[in-house]
Order: sequence, then structure tokens, then C-alpha cells
Amino acid sequence: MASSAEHPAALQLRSATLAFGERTLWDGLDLEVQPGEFLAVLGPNGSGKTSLLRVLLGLQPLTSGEARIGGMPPGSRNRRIGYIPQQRSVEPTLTVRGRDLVGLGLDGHRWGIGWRGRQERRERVDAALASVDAFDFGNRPLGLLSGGEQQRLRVAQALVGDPALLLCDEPLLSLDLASQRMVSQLVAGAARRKDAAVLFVTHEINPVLPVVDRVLYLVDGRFRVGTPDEVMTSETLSELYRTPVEVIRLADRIVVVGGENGAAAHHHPLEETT
Ligand SMILES: Nc1ncnc2c1ncn2[C@@H]1O[C@H](COP(=O)(O)OP(=O)(O)OP(=O)(O)O)[C@@H](O)[C@H]1O
Repeated sequence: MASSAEHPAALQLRSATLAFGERTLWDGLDLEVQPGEFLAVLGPNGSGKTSLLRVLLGLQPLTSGEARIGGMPPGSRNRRIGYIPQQRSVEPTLTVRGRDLVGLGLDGHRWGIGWRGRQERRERVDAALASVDAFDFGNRPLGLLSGGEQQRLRVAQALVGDPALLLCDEPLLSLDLASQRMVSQLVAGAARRKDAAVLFVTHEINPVLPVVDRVLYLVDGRFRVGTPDEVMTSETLSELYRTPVEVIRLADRIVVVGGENGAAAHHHPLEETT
């Protein structure tokens, strides 16, 4: 559906440029993401993926161009944005419970006050825990949970406020392959049910391939947006990396080989195929 004043895109960038001093991260980026759409953001280290999320969170102004979230400037509708940070393990001694972490996602919402508010809050946290299948370990201390379990709780925290846009910053890092797939499916399933758009920054496309609608691939100031079939080709990646890169389809996986400046290393093909 085309966006309009009544049905604004979940997110819109027009001629968006971000530069730090002499260094331009991306230039003239036009992008529209519709409610319910899942966009994977790929690119090597330093290509500006996290900076893009910071722009959308209203933490980083664009150098030029325009950004809109649900038709509004970034920063003005942050309550309708869910954010999943990079996976990192918490201290084993951390005694905060999973459900308390999820509840933080509701802070600032109107149902936080009074008995009725507390009741509604509990119901929402319960529903979010159930949606990521974390009910069994929601009462256990965070520090005693596995990385995958912790990340499921971060997904629940991001979803509990009913976001229209979900920003995920490499939420799969350091998870094993099974957990990577599970977290990707949970995010995509929950977002589709609620018609939320997803921007999913990832080093590896394979765990999200079954759920991705389009890919934004950033390399050294250049970028390409399209379906995985359009972007994840030898031709397109060779253009983006400015060196021969070969993309091989193996059943339902994409393997990237070659590339002198790190295309293949960035995709960890060996790790992915073993
Ligand atoms: N506020 C800032 N001032 C100056 N340079 C910055 C600022 N924020 C980010 N950068 C630089 O911009 C570049 C892109 O950073 P960013 O974190 O967006 O990349 P990334 O694609 O997310 O990388 P990674 O995959 O390593 O997380 C980096 O070289 C970073 O040092």
C-alpha cells in the first residue's frame, strides 16, 4: 500500500545523508518501510547500520534529507518504537528477574498507575512473556539464564509496549544457530501479528532469510535496497564492494565467497555452512 497522510509509512527516509566530518556513511538514501514489513540491514563494520537506528530513535540528526516515523519526525513518537540491543550476556550475579526487565518496556505508559494499572501491566507483561515462550523462566534471575533465553526476554521487552516500529541492532550476535533462528522467527511473527515494521541489523542474512521482505545493504557509502533475490547476487555485491564477490545459493542458504575487502569474512560463510 502506498503511504498517504492517513496511512503513513512506518518509516520514511528521503535523500537522507549522514556524514561525520569528511566521512559520509550514506548519501541520498530513499527508503520507505510499510507496516508489517521486515527489512534486514546488512553491511560490514562501520558502514553506518547502528547510526541509522540512532537517527530513527531521534538520537542522531541527519546531515541532510528527512526522516519520518509514522509520518512524524524521529524522537516525537519514541513510545511506539521497540528497540532490541545487541546480544550481550549479563553478569551471572544479576538478580533482576526476566519479567522485571520486560516490565521496563512499559515505563512511561499510562497504565502504570493504581491497582487497575498494575493489573493491566501484569497482564501485558504476562502476554509478552507468553509470546516469546518465556513464561517458564520469567521469574528466574536474569544472570542465571542462557544467552538465548535473555535475548527472548529482550524481544518481549521491545514488544510489550505495542510498537509500530521495531529496531533491532544485531540481536543475534553470539547466539547459536538454533537460537538465532528462534529469535528471528519470534520477532517476525510478533511484528506480523501486530502489523509492526521491523528494521533488523544483522551480520548474517541466513537466520532471517525465511522472514525477510527486503534488504538494505550498506558498504562504504554505497547502498542497495531490494528483495534478497535482487540484492544478494554476485553482480550487486561485487558492485557494492568494488571487488569480485561470489554469491552462491545452497538450498535455502546464501553463501558469500571472495571479496578482498572483507565481503566473505563479513558473512562468515564457513561458520554458516558447517
Ligand atoms: N557521533 C559520531 N561522531 C563521529 N563518528 C561517528 C559517530 N557515530 C558513529 N561514528 C562513526 O561512523 C561509523 C559507522 O558507525 P556505526 O556504528 O553506525 O557502524 P555499524 O555499521 O553499525 O558498524 P558495526 O557493524 O561495527 O556495529 C564508524 O566509523 C563510527 O566510528
